[in-house]
Amino acid sequence: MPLPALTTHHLSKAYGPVQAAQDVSLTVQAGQTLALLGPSGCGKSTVLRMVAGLERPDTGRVEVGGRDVTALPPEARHLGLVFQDYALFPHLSVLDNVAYGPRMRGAARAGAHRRAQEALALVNLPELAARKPGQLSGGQAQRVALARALATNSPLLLLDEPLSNLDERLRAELRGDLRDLFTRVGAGVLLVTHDQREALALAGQVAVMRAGQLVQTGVAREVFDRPATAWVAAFLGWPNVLGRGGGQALLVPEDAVRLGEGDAFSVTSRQVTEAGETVTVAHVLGPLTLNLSAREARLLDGAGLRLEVDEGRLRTVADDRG
Ligand SMILES: Nc1ncnc2c1ncn2[C@@H]1O[C@H](COP(=O)(O)OP(=O)(O)OP(=O)(O)O)[C@@H](O)[C@H]1O
Repeated sequence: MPLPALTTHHLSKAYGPVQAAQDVSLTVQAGQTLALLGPSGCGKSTVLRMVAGLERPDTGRVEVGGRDVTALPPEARHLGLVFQDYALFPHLSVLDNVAYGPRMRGAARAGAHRRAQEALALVNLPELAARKPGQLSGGQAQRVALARALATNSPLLLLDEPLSNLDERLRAELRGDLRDLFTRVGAGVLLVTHDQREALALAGQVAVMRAGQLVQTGVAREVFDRPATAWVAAFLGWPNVLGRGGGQALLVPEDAVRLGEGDAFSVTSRQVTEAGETVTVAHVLGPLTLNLSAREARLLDGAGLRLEVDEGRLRTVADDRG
């Protein structure tokens, strides 16, 4: 087994009274993308910045490709960084921006330019090499920043909300491109996002963070399908996390509900959506929120809806929503 691209061991960091990260241990294998996911202020950027060397951990260790880099400055860590505030150099051409990493690592000009051309080809922008950053669209600049990270040939890429400044259309387009790109490049990728859809689209693994701590880590699909606690389920967008009292909650997966069969329950609220309707039903288990397609919405009968819940699909978890 090759060495992991990244391992963090028990990383902690406090800013005065705020414990921004606490005992964060995670691993990113080579060729794997891990999304660090959590609400605003939970400490995602703090972890990324400690890995990058932009922030000193109070305790803990960072290893990149098996090498302890905890005491090294950012430029000695050999990472590819795409940060929101990690702007391109405005006075350099796109090509020179992308060639900057290899140049800093001692590559001759011609070699660095060749590497930069390859990286620009990877992000589908070879024709823009001579432009200045000010002559690029937001999406193009984002791709150039990515090419600059790829050109470093680093075993580990760090991306902080890489699609956050883009509109929805570009975001969707780049999402698909990025996934292919990560697969082709074979580096480990640590990605920070607060967008669940983005995490699922880009990453094979996710680590969910809450108030400085990792609360669930694993294969992305499995974490989304089997949240460990009520808080994780609610954060991941599960519509039906029903408090049970006694510190427990019942998780009702959307596909455990069969419509048009069983008893009729009264509908307490209806809201028309783009896809159909979102309704709340007063079920014996508790109020169930259901996202109905336009076709399913036709099953609504006055103020009632017949449905059956497959009880075998329900899970009881700790209710840690507090
Ligand atoms: N330089 C700093 N000085 C003081 N407090 C800080 C500093 N940087 C971050 N914090 C605090 O540490 C906590 C974690 O912040 P961090 O930026 O890591 O969160 P985040 O999950 O990346 O948030 P977002 O998704 O909003 O970017 C927050 O409470 C934040 O206010």
